[in-house]
Amino acid sequence: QSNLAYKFTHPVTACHGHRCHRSVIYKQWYRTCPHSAGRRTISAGTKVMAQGELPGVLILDIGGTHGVLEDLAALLRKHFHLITMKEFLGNKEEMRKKIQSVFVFECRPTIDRELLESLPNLKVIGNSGVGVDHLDLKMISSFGVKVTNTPNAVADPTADIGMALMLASARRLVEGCQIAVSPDTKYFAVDWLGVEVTRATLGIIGMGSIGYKVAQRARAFNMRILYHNRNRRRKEEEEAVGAHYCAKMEDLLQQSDFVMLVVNLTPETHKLIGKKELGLMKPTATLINISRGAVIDQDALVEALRNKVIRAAALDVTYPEPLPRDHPLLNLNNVIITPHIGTATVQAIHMMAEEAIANILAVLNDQPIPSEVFPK
Ligand SMILES: O=CC(=O)O
Repeated sequence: QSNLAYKFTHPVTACHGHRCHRSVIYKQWYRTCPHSAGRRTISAGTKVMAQGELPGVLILDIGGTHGVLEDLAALLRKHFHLITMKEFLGNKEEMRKKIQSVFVFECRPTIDRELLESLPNLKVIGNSGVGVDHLDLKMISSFGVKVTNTPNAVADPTADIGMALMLASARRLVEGCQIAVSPDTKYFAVDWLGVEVTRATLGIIGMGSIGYKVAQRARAFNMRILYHNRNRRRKEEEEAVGAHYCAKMEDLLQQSDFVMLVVNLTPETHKLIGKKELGLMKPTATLINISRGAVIDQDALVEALRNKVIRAAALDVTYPEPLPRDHPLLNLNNVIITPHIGTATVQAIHMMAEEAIANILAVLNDQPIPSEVFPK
């Protein structure tokens, strides 16, 4: 038990929605949990015993020290004694004992055994972002360290990127931009035309909070929505967005004009979409990936795009990131690629940081943890 307690900024509420027993952070701009009607306050307000030193947080890979990232550092400094990796490496002995938490900015840096061994007082790793496939959860947990993530802050911006990629690929936006800057190009040929998203069938693979947000948006485009997920959503949730459950992913692949991947990367979803699955898709269909690159067998995707097994792909994620310059995916005109920008908005990175801070403070204060991630 910590002898310090820190200002707890957000009321914490527990969600009693169907199959959702997590606690969620509730703040006006967190339209977080789909089961909003079931919120119940378990502890609200402020717990302050701001005596003594602020707990040390080691921040990994916060990038530059200006603009928006400097804002983030300022946000962290309100609650923590902030120690950058550079400072840590420069003065390991002094810093070691101070550090009770690690703030991971985005999903790039990983945490190895050596770092964990060097932090005897570490209690929590607060990942800013939802995917934790870059962290070895079992190994971290063997050190008695908790891991948290930020599913609420990422849902809207990531769903927006899914829609943006779907629309851009359907209407050949990137090629259109290129044509506009070289006005001599002849383009108004039938083989240049795009396809419509409105009234098309969208298959969502992975109907967590991001998938559900995609469905909400797709409904405004009068799309027919199919989804495949480990667990079926509640009937009211399906009805609210007009989504139909496909128990078999194959059925969804065969019927969809657009297939969007929104699953977590786990051993079960690694290369979930390979040659066989691409072969089941319509030749007019588009594959969109906003989850993790390794959910697709990329070699099989290159073959499918070359041979027009599917119409196109739109990817916010690849492996590796970025792709090497000579990667075949970069030379196909029926693929668009963005550099993992699902949460790259001013608002999202602040909300992710706030959500991560609330998680870390909850652990340090022995409060219910809004979003803890457990090893399988
Ligand atoms: O990729 C982004 C995230 O995991 O939040």
